Amino acid sequence: MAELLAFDKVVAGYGNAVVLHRLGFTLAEGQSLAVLGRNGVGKTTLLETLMGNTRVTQGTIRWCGEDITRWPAHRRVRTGLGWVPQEREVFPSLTVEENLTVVARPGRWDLQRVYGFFPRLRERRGNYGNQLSGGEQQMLAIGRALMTNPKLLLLDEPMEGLAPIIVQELAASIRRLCEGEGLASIVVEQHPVLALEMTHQAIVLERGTVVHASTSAALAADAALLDGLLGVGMAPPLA
Ligand SMILES: Nc1ncnc2c1ncn2[C@@H]1O[C@H](COP(=O)(O)OP(=O)(O)OP(=O)(O)O)[C@@H](O)[C@H]1O
Repeated sequence: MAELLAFDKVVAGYGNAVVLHRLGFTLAEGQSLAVLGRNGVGKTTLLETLMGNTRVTQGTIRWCGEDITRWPAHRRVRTGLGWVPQEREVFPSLTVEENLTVVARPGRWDLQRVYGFFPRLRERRGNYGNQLSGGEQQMLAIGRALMTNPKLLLLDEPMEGLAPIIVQELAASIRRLCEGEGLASIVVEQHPVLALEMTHQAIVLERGTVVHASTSAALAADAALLDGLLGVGMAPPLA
């Protein structure tokens, strides 16, 4: 599989504060990656660095075979990075449909296809952004990213603050995007079990660097490793 994205020994941060320390990983076309780690280890900073919003002092970022390390943020946005920010950033005074069409770029994802994927958005198409539930806002944030026809979808804690039933629905949608549609994605998540179910590959960060990389299935199957890396409670032994 062709390489889509590579971070090679990237050192990056904000001003003089270094957050990512020689961080490296690769992602192939059509693959999905879970980025896991405890609070404050640099998961969001990894996404911000890819988007060009941090100061990179060492290392290289390669995207579709090009070195984009020095590219400004506005140039990166146009090359197929579909950003779904943690705060969702739905436009509150625009309708669902306007939120979607205002960012549209030509490609296979258009309004009808997004509505087909998220029928709830079609039902709510005349509602304003600020009239939506948290789950609907998240669907809209993902729908909006899809309307830009990205090569890579970046999801920053998509399940945060959502009711369990909505979490399951969204997880299924994201899995369909990765598996069914073959859209590459990076999923930053606090819920490792969920994130591992949705993705092919996983990395775990500690203090801004990768301390574990494997398939998501392998990490999900190793409860002791998962617990050691992330402090996830292990299931009690069977009686
Ligand atoms: N804009 C910023 N300016 C300065 N420091 C920042 C900024 N954003 C984040 N940091 C710092 O960078 C470090 C990593 O934060 P980051 O948000 O990337 O971690 P995270 O793993 O995503 O954590 P969380 O799960 O809590 O969101 C933290 O120490 C944080 O305080």
